[in-house]
Amino acid sequence: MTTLLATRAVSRRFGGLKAVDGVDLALAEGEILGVIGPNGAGKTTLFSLIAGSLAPTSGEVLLDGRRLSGLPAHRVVRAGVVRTHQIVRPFPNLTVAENVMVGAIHGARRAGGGARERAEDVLAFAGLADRAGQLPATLTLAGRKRLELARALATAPRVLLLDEVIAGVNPTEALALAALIRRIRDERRVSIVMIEHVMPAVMSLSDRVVVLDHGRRIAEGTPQAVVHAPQVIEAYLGKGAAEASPP
Ligand SMILES: Nc1ncnc2c1ncn2[C@@H]1O[C@H](COP(=O)(O)OP(=O)(O)OP(=O)(O)O)[C@@H](O)[C@H]1O
Repeated sequence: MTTLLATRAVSRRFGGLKAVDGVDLALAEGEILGVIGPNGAGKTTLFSLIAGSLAPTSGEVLLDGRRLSGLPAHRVVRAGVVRTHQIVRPFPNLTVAENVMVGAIHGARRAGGGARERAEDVLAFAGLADRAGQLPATLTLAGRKRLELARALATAPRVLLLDEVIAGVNPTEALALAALIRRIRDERRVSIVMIEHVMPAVMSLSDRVVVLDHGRRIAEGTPQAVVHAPQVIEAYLGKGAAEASPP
């Protein structure tokens, strides 16, 4: 198992608050790694540290053993690590196709080929070809989530960081988005770290799951193992819950 992306004791303080506190994480090539944890656990901050939009207070982020932390966000994208945002942020005045083109220009630079062909391919892959000429505001939430995925995928990433892509959409759309995420890994060979609150999606998609609480990694393992870990039950439900819950 080759480690593609790793964090080593990565930490970030905001004043007196340790939002991320000495977290070690390793993503293998071809893996889907789930990141879960209660609200405020530090999940999004961890993504910002990996993506270069926040600098770590200490520790480091490595891609292929080379230091990624310290690079500005656009250089991290160029290195092949791209994130999506919990609150989707398309360019509102650009069409769906133009939004994807922005990513495809980066992707063509990184991986070769033409940006337009890349954008068209990704639009079709993400099921957005028939929406190409529309503005993002005309899409449903699930459609905007697809657009967020397509924009990121168009950059030809090696690692995708997905921040709550599935949360908030209806169950049918959730299944379709989960299938799309799996195809991104299987067909596009992109390794994925996924923050997600929708447990069935985390359980079915993740090869491994890391659990954060108060900025610390409190558990790591198969989805089945972590949801039954006493410290995870306590983090979600409060102290004493682990003993009270059925086996
Ligand atoms: N820019 C910031 N300045 C100050 N505090 C911050 C900042 N960003 C995050 N925090 C704090 O750091 C902690 C971790 O926040 P973060 O958003 O990473 O958690 P999260 O696990 O992603 O939560 P959620 O599941 O609610 O999205 C929280 O206490 C939050 O208030």
